[in-house]
Amino acid sequence: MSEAGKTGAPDAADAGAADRVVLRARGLGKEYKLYDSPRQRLKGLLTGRATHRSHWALRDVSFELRRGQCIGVIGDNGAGKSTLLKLLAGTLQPNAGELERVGRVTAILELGAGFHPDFTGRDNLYFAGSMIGIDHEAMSRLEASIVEFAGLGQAMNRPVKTYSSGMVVRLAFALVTAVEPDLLIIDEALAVGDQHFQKKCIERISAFRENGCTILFCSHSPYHVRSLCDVTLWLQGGQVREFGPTEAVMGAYEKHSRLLGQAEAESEAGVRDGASGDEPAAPTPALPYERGPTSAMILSCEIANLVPGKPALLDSPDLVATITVRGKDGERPNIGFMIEQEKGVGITSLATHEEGAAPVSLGDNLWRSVLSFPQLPLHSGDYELSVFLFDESGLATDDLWFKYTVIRVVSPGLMPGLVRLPHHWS
Ligand SMILES: Nc1ncnc2c1ncn2[C@@H]1O[C@H](COP(=O)(O)OP(=O)(O)OP(=O)(O)O)[C@@H](O)[C@H]1O
Repeated sequence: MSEAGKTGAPDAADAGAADRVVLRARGLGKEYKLYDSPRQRLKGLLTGRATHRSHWALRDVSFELRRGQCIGVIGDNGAGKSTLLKLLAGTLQPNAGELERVGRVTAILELGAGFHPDFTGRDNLYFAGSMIGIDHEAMSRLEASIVEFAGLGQAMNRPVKTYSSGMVVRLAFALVTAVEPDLLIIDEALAVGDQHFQKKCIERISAFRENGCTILFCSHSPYHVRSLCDVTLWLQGGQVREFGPTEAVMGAYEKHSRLLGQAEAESEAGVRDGASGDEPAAPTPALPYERGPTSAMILSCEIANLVPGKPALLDSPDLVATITVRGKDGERPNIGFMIEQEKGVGITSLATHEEGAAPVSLGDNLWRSVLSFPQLPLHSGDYELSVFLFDESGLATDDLWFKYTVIRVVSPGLMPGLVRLPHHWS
């Protein structure tokens, strides 16, 4: 593996080189050796004979990243995402292929792994900072801003072993992003922080991006991948399945996930005793978003002209949803709405920030949007509805009612299909 010298921030002469390649992976492969028992491993070591099975977590992965690009890495569990990130960060060595990296590389992987549990948060800034190339003098200058970003207050003077996992993430993120890198590698670690902190992290990442930092972002959140990434790499079974513009790759990946989900649901239905198969899917409980008396949250989503039933029947050619939310102090929220067919076949997703259609203020941090679909062009069937509450930037999700209800639509025609697309005959 070759690594070009650490250059720090790109200099002015270099600033025009927006298309400079900062990361190049060629034929990258990682093999794990699997032994049936520790004895087999020892036997292998002593005799020099192969007593292992080999498992290639990554094989023949090639791609290039240019300065300022943000790349998403997606894939099913076990696809090789973490292995790839560790190779790029240099915490693992490849067994095949070549890797070239230019400039200062910062990885937000296994956040907090570099902390000493008995040292205080403050002492750990100096201790862990020295391991990522921030010397004592530089840390004295950075300390105040790191402490402020982490927002841990007096806890900075307590040993890190007394911290919750969320507190460790705060300290670690604040530390590793204190100096702007040329290449930032981020994994799902961000999902550990609370909503408010996640938002601060996303803002910092977006600011790096605007300054030309290249970002590699591994996430299970399609929303964040779409919002942040220009290109996306889809790994499957350790190999590149697709690499290209985010929307094209995400579309293909979502289709793959739907088919996978459908196959699982069908096999479950096959083994479930007495399952009728034609019952609408039960709404999935909302994710654990913060729900305090003042936290930002969805308060209601009323669908006009619904006749109660299981599921409720839409007794109108129009679908009109009135969504009321509570936003955060001094911030105009954004609202999203999604319609899916059963089994998660997405039909449409809409969001106020995408369309410049800000919610209307009702005072006291309350906001409302009315979303209308005149002459709803859906064919007869059951449809699952979800509501999203986003922050002002539209990047962080503050609340989610995921598949919170199912409605039945009965349309006059009997033709098969999902939607009546606008059309004309001639
Ligand atoms: N230390 C290890 N020893 C042996 N096999 C490993 C090791 N680490 C990972 N693997 C295997 O390598 C493959 C890729 O793992 P990896 O953790 O990179 O996947 P991933 O895409 O990050 O998965 P997830 O989304 O579940 O985190 C998996 O089959 C995994 O079981």
